[in-house]
Amino acid sequence: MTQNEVLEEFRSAGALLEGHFILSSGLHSPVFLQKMFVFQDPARTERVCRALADRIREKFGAVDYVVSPAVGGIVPGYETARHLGAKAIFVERENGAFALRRGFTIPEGARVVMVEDIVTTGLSSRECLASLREHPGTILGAACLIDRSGGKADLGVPLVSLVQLDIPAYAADQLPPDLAAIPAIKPGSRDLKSK
Ligand SMILES: O=P(O)(O)OC[C@H]1O[C@H](OP(=O)(O)OP(=O)(O)O)[C@H](O)[C@@H]1O
Ligand SMILES: O=C(O)c1cc(=O)[nH]c(=O)[nH]1
Ligand SMILES: [Mg+2]
Repeated sequence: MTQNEVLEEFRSAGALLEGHFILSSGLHSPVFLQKMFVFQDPARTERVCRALADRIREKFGAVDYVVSPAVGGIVPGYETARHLGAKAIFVERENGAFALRRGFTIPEGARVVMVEDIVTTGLSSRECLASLREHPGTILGAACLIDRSGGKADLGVPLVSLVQLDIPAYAADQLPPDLAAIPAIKPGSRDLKSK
């Protein structure tokens, strides 16, 4: 799939949102990719994740385990693993930090790739990779559907993506006036509190 074809999947799913968004990193942006609008359609998810699996195979060769950070990474991780013939597991937040829970294990010598949905600053990916380093397995690298850092995010391992975009994001005290005028919403799950 070309970058435009992947972006068209997001566009036609209604996943390219404009407004004022607080991102996982705490940065603010006028653009948000609501990947769940893509993932609610299994056929669409299959198309983009098959393409991601092809990219992963070209770059890293055979893969035994795909590991993804919850929540956003779970669906694309599973579907990409299906095309790779790999297992799909995920890390989730335990007292704020990513950890493998539910009895998930990675065997010694397993070839592991981390699959994310979206990379903005790379913070979530780095946190996920750090948690994996406490487990057996060889981390080959990382993959995501959309790298919105314009290639600037440094994960400390090679990253392959289907689309690279350079989307503006601002610190809370450096908002352009037109963005500051719109009420902000935070769509992601980091720091989500339950009652
Ligand atoms: O590269 P970063 O700056 O870390 O931003 C990207 C991360 O933000 C989103 O997750 P979020 O924490 O918003 O929660 P979600 O996975 O539940 O959507 C997305 O799924 C990535 O994990
Ligand atoms: O940085 C994020 O939190 C983020 C950006 C984006 O476009 N989509 C998303 O789900 N998360
Ligand atoms: Mg996420």
